[in-house]
Amino acid sequence: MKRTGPEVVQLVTSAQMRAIENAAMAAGRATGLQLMERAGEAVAAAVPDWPAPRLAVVLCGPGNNGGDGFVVARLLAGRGWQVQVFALGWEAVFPELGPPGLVRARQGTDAVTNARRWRDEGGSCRPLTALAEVEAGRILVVDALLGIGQTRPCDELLEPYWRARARWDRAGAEVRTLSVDVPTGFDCDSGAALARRPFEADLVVSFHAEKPVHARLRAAGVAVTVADIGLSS
Ligand SMILES: NC(=O)C1=CN([C@@H]2O[C@H](COP(=O)(O)OP(=O)(O)OC[C@H]3O[C@@H](n4cnc5c(N)ncnc54)[C@H](OP(=O)(O)O)[C@@H]3O)[C@@H](O)[C@H]2O)[C@H](O)CC1
Ligand SMILES: [K+]
Repeated sequence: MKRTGPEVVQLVTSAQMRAIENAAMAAGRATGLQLMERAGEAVAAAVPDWPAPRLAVVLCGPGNNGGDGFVVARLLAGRGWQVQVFALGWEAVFPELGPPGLVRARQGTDAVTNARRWRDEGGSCRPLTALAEVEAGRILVVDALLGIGQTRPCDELLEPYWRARARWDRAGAEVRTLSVDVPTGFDCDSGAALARRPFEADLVVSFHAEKPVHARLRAAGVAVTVADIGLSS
């Protein structure tokens, strides 16, 4: 069920969201991996079928938001998109990213399962700084850097994207942006910015229920859609 209208919606906090997810998993209604796959499917379903050539630039962070990003990358590639993944903290799964940096994805998560699946199905990753190499053109940027787990300033994560975006815009590229769950650079419970320049999404695809940040984004004219990923009891 997608809610895109202004009707009164019940907002949930990140803590409530985690409790709902944990209750669903404890009740055996879904596994974390199934929830992540459904989240990725909901995001991919919101991506328009552009005419070729169409490039999806997927930005994957070190947490489960990044895990959703690896699912989206796999699904869009399966639909014939050119997909380029740029990741932070994934050196343990993608040696081509170079030696591990300060930020490292936690091992044993659903995100690691999907990162490995992307790799095992022939996918690769480049560091965020390699965004400078992406040719201007028709580009969909999928922001799966940080989701409801972000709590601290993240300008350094977004800087490579904003640098590349300025170059694409100067070259007249047609860029559309989609954020997974929450745009990177926002605290989902307070709606406060966690970056001087938070990610600017044309569309935000969230899951199960809106968080307080979504009401603020909607008020600012950002399109927000909420997908049902089977968490309702
Ligand atoms: N069942 C599931 O797992 C589902 C998850 N969904 C998706 O998961 C995210 C929430 O995932 P979570 O891992 O809790 O949080 P995030 O991915 O948002 O990121 C948190 C990690 O990022 C690190 N972090 C935070 N800020 C920074 C920063 N400025 N620089 C570098 N790294 C940062 C943070 O590190 P810590 O040091 O704070 O631990 C975390 O490692 C949710 O939004 C959904 O997209 C599915 O949608 C549903 C099922
Ligand atoms: K995000």
